[in-house]
Amino acid sequence: MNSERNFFLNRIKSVKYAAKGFWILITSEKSIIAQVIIGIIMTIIGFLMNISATEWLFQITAIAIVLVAESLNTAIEKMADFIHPDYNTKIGFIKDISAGAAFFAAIFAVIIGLIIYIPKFI
Ligand SMILES: Nc1ncnc2c1ncn2[C@@H]1O[C@H](COP(=O)(O)OP(=O)(O)OP(=O)(O)O)[C@@H](O)[C@H]1O
Repeated sequence: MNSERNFFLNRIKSVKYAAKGFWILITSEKSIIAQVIIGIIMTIIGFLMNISATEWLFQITAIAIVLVAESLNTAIEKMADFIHPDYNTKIGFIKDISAGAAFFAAIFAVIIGLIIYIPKFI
């Protein structure tokens, strides 16, 4: 009974820490703030262009994937800076790969955006 109670208390604590990380990301990480602003702009454009429910699903998913990838990239950058603050080619390589993952997400988000919006202008 006690361990069950601890299980739920621990889960609540985990959500608290996750919410703290979420708040840190959206208030102090410039790359995340930039992506959040792009996400908000795309959401406004979505309303203005009256996109369909399916298009909303793809657009929201694309925004979410970009934000998740960018957030994980930020975590890896912080970890790299903590482990090895000095210049190091391997750290540079790890950071490049991590940034590449975020870029991957951004490329597909742009493709999704083009598929949704190009037909509305032709
Ligand atoms: N310690 C390092 N050693 C070698 N190369 C590094 C190092 N730190 C950064 N670099 C190179 O610089 C690039 C950008 O690094 P980083 O992402 O830390 O900087 P930034 O883009 O200015 O960071 P932020 O996202 O916080 O603005 C890396 O992808 C890597 O190529």
